[in-house]
Amino acid sequence: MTGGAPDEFGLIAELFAPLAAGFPGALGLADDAAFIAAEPGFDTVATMDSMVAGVHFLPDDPPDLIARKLIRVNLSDLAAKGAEPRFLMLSAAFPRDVGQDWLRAFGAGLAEDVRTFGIHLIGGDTVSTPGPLTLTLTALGRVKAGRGLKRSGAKAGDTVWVSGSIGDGALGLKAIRGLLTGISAAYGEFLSGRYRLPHPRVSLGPRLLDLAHGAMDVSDGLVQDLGHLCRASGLAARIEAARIPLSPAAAAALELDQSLLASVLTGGDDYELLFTASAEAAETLADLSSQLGVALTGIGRVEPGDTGKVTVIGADGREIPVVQGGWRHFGGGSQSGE
Ligand SMILES: Nc1ncnc2c1ncn2[C@@H]1O[C@H](COP(=O)(O)OP(=O)(O)O)[C@@H](O)[C@H]1O
Ligand SMILES: Cc1ncc(C[n+]2csc(CCOP(=O)(O)OP(=O)(O)O)c2C)c(N)n1
Ligand SMILES: [Mg+2]
Ligand SMILES: [Mg+2]
Ligand SMILES: [Mg+2]
Repeated sequence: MTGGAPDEFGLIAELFAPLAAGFPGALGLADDAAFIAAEPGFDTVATMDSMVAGVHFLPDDPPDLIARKLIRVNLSDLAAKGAEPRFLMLSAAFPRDVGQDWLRAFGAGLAEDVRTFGIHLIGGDTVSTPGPLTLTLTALGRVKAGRGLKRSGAKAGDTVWVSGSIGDGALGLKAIRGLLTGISAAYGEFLSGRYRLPHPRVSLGPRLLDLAHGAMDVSDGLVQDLGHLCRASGLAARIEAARIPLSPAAAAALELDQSLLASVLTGGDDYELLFTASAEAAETLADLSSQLGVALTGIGRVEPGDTGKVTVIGADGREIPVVQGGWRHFGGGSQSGE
């Protein structure tokens, strides 16, 4: 990338090729494809998520954080399968007028998280678009053959667990939009930080292989995603709103405005792990939680019933009606359940 407008091949050489340097099979990002040797005893776990400006992030979000969020939402899906992340493939559709400074900051963000997570960018595609910035990432990981976690593994009577805290991302987007008033500036920054930069539970996922029955990550909204897990397992679930783990910032926001519980239940952008485990696993999970420094909270139970139905019980013991449990790209009355 020299002088004026960035050139496609210069851009690949400057921004992307260094992120492939640690993996010879990527051929320096200078060939038609990459070679990955099959590893005996492991399954390759493959996932892909896209992010579109104005849909998944705000167009003026810092470019390094856009890059890192793109990596992290994908690593969240690998973690949900108990897989260890290894490789990324990036398809980037940049608006024609994207600037060099923007691109360099985007590349720096990619580099930072490639380093943080010990993974390699092994290929991709770079195109221009007349539309909004659109980024698609394929993430490849590995898990011991046949051992990967599935949404369909939940068993009746299992406890429903979530990692970390729920609702921060959705409340963070509200904070950025100026829709969250009354909380401290520090809390506002914490929440917007969680929206812009999720913390995928990459260390936790593989540790759940012997413990979790059904597992997925929460991206669309807790209620909708738990519904997916239940449907895949042929079960229903009952969760208690008061047990859903909240950060101090989210708790402060809800104290001021109880209606924000809807954002916690259905707002999405959490990128936490949601899994079920037998009651006997509780003690081991508590130990694992303190070992990893990641909160693990039991929020309810899966049980026989209307397949896929999630019932949320309020502090008063009554059911909290949830019309739409989470984000829908198409076909929802509104796009999220909030
Ligand atoms: N356009 C598509 N082509 C093929 N498979 C798709 C497509 N969109 C989604 N899927 C698959 O549908 C399933 C659910 O996708 P999604 O709801 O995006 O999962 P997640 O929320 O975990 O990212 C996944 O197995 C995904 O690979
Ligand atoms: C600017 C903006 N508006 C709204 C949202 C809320 N939002 C958009 S997509 C989405 C769900 C997650 O995205 P999706 O493409 O469904 O990822 P997946 O579930 O496939 O991992 C949420 C909560 C957001 N993140 N950013
Ligand atoms: Mg997806
Ligand atoms: Mg996903
Ligand atoms: Mg997922």
